[in-house]
Amino acid sequence: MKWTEIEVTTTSEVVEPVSNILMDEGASGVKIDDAKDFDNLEDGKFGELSGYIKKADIDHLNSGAKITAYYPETIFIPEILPTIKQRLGQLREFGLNPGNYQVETKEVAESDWATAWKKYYHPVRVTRFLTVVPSWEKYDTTVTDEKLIVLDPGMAFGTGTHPTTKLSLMALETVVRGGESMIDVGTGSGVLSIGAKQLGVGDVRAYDLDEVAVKAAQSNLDLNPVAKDIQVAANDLLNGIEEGAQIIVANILAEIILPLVLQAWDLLPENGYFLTSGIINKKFDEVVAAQEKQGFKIRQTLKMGDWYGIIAQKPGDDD
Ligand SMILES: C[S@@+](CC[C@H](N)C(=O)[O-])C[C@H]1O[C@@H](n2cnc3c(N)ncnc32)[C@H](O)[C@@H]1O
Repeated sequence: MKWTEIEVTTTSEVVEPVSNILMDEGASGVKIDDAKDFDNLEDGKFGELSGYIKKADIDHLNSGAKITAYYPETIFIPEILPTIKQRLGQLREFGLNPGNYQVETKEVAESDWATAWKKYYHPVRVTRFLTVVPSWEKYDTTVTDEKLIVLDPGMAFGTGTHPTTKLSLMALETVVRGGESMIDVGTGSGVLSIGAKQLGVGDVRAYDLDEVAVKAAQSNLDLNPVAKDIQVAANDLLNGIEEGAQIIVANILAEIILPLVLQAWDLLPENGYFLTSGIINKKFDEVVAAQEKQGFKIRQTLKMGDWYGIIAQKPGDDD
């Protein structure tokens, strides 16, 4: 999984609104380096990590602030960059002073991403029944029947906060009745497999092309007792998979869903569900057409921002 960072150098005054703009455009997290945070820091104190602090030893800005936002490869940067710049330009209309701000785009160094997003990652109730909880936060359920997905996504995609993940969890909540078998294609952090188990799905197999994701998914399955019998392995789409399932879920880019349509058709029984997400609005018609051409019935489409999810079903005798 490749990540891109967008770095905005600006004034301390606009750290919050700039962070919000960057998150609105699909960032999975932001890192903030704000000179103001260091103004009151005194040498010789014990800091957050119980270490002895010497101001001069900490690499930080002496004036202004730098906000770095991290975007997964599902976000097409040339598409969001003009909107970000336009919204930064509008800050003055709200009486805020972003100074002579600068915007830079870079590929992410893995070590930065692995921890940076944690600041903006908190428990989030994604659906009626499912709440995603970072593994380092304590959380007590707030409503009856609320089920938790405990996660430390590390370098894998799937904090549960991205619209494409939310749409997938919503689709699962719509179709699951309990006891079904399921395959999760492109499991990332394992979030959908764990969510499915919490909704009552029976046997789950999870696959990802990326070995880093497979490892992250396994660690997350270990954090969730309900998910302990899920099988996770490296695999390219459903190549070589012969055992079918009643539900196949995939939150992957539209281009990658297209070759999956035939594979899913072959592995699903009549009335089996094919749940897809990760579909940006301009690819939606193409993905619907490919699924209908294959014979799937589109039962429901879900939309959040620029993203679509599709609940498709292999028809049975009644159709
Ligand atoms: C958008 S993320 C979804 C992660 C998680 N399922 C979620 O819903 O948040 C897509 C995942 O698909 C994986 N992937 C991409 N191409 C794949 C392929 N050909 N076969 C299997 N997995 C793939 C990526 O490594 C990534 O982890």
